[in-house]
Amino acid sequence: MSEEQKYSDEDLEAGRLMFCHPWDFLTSVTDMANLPEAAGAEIAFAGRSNVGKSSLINALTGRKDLARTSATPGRTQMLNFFIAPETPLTIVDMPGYGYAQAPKELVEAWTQLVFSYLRGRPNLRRVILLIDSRHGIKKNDLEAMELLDKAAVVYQVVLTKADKIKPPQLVRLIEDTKAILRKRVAAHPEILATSSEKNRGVDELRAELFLLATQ
Ligand SMILES: Nc1nc2c(ncn2[C@@H]2O[C@H](COP(=O)(O)OP(=O)(O)OP(=O)(O)O)[C@@H](O)[C@H]2O)c(=O)[nH]1
Ligand SMILES: [Mg+2]
Repeated sequence: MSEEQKYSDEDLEAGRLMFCHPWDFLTSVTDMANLPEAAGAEIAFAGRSNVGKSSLINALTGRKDLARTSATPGRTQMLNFFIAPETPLTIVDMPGYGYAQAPKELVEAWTQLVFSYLRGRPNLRRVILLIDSRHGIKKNDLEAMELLDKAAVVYQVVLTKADKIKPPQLVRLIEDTKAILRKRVAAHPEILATSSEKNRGVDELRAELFLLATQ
């Protein structure tokens, strides 16, 4: 019945274990020259401002204040790197896009930094593209997909704030989103629905990240 991806108990357990380690902030960068050394597998989280990127990273790592969250959109303006000892994975919190009040120069700097990072990062395995369940895919999400298709980086849609909509709406949203993704070059076909607030889909995303980091 559900359109969401399923994982084996072993993968769910391995995913949980990977996030039992003490996750910590490594560095923030605003330009390519200061990127940390490319080691292990990197997964970047992208999405519109306020979509819940930082909240989801906190939910995954079980650390409430690891990535800063805020009710004010446009808070994360840099690439923020998170690591944990004995794990092959680095998580990157990308600056949110589509923030209406952002000055033009900031938007240009964002696009340039993000595109250079997407094109030039050898260990970037996938971008997790977060979409707010209440809004679905918007024009600027399609623009972000365009950028990702051009950069030839595989991206996977993860719905956030699933607690905010009713189950039948969520089923329809998943179907509609999959139809859009089928037309995209670099899109991963599977979708995950999550809620950082209700801890929904978090173990499944941990399993997915485990599989990506160890494949
Ligand atoms: N109901 C609900 N609210 C959420 C959820 N995740 C995040 N939020 C709220 O959404 C707002 C934005 O969350 P953030 O995690 O700061 O979003 P962000 O994508 O990191 O935002 P920027 O860094 O500004 O791009 C906050 O008020 C969160 O409390 C969720 O799963 N459910
Ligand atoms: Mg943020």
